Amino acid sequence: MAEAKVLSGAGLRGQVAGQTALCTVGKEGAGLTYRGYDVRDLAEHCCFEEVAYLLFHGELPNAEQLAAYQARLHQWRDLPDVLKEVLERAPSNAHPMDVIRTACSVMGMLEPEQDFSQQQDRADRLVAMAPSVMAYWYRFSHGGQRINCNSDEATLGGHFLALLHGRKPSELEVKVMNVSLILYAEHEFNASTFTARVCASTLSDIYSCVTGAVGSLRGPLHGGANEAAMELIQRFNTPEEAREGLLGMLERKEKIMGFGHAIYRESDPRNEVIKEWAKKLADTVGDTKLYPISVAIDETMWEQKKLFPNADFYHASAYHFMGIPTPLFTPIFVCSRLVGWCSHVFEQRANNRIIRPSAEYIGPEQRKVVPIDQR
Ligand SMILES: CC(=O)SCCNC(=O)CCNC(=O)[C@H](O)C(C)(C)COP(=O)(O)OP(=O)(O)OC[C@H]1O[C@@H](n2cnc3c(N)ncnc32)[C@H](O)[C@@H]1OP(=O)(O)O
Ligand SMILES: O=C([O-])CC(=O)C(=O)O
Repeated sequence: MAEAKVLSGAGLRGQVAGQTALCTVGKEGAGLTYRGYDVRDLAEHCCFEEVAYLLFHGELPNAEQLAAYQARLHQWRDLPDVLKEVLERAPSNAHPMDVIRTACSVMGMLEPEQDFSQQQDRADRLVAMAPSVMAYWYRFSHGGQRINCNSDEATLGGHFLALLHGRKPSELEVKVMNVSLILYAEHEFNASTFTARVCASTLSDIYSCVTGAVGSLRGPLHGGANEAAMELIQRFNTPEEAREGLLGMLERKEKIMGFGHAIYRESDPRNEVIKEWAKKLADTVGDTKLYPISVAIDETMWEQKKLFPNADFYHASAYHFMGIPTPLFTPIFVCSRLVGWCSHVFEQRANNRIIRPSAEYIGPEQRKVVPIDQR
């Protein structure tokens, strides 16, 4: 009989791997705060740029500081010509996460971080341009259009939708994009952020930290789950079919993407927020299928496994209702989490010791090499 998988302690779970002043996750089994503010409060009252400023600088901006920060990001939305050429050469069937990872890496050559005094400029540049990268590549590879990477949208969330769809987004769409970018911005020592911190601890440059983090975020156990959740929801035609299908999947011990969490035990506080906005969007677009199917999956998971939707699950239908193609879901997560990654890189650099844990050795005893002609 196969040995049961040992979960306790595996995946570094429960071990404190460093300090942060950026964020608390699941302190009492639930709850998420950025620099002391509840994420639900931030999502209700702020735009994404306010939250980016908070994470980078420690305090919420006043109106003047926010205007200056938005103007700073505005000037950096456009892409260098060389990067546009690279994006034009990327295959149309490339995964957009490969595209954005490559774009981060290319920027490391075009506008390198020569010393750490440039870190805030480089971080803001990446945050400002990431939505343009995705929209430029998508519109060129899927319609041959070389779009203008500037828009007069005040927020990066609105800017992304304007570039992607070639039209002014509605107020509701802009609000939901801002909420989404806020919810995804930061999450303590998750896998992709930890990747960035490990890289930063070698005193590497910020582009290397971020490029590695994109690779970690891509996996379906992490950010890739929002795409996988969409694929799951679209498999079914009715809530009843979804329930039946889920029961079969659970019996076959399949993983249901968009459910469960490494830290939260009761619920993911981001879920209640994005679920509410997904419902508003469903009502606005007249959806009678995807949202009810999502709810049926949600209810079945709780009833059968006591597993709750994480941040990714209702993001799937929310993005879909805004006409965003599924492969762009995880890259939007990148556009937001860039802020968290870069904030952690700064924090690591400010009090650094190279991250180098030890391993428990479980290989063969020491032995002698047998010369090759005797093996
Ligand atoms: C924004 C984000 O990155 S949120 C996370 C997004 N990821 C997903 O939605 C992927 C689906 N979920 C999962 O795979 C997991 O719940 C993770 C990766 C998020 C957390 O993993 P862990 O910390 O190991 O979870 P936990 O200890 O609670 O679960 C252990 C067992 O519960 C069960 N379980 C947990 N989540 C699920 C799920 N979504 N579907 C089915 N069973 C599950 C499994 O039996 C799992 O053991 P296994 O990994 O050997 O199959
Ligand atoms: O914290 C985690 O393990 C995953 C997560 O929810 C996130 O990164 O937003």
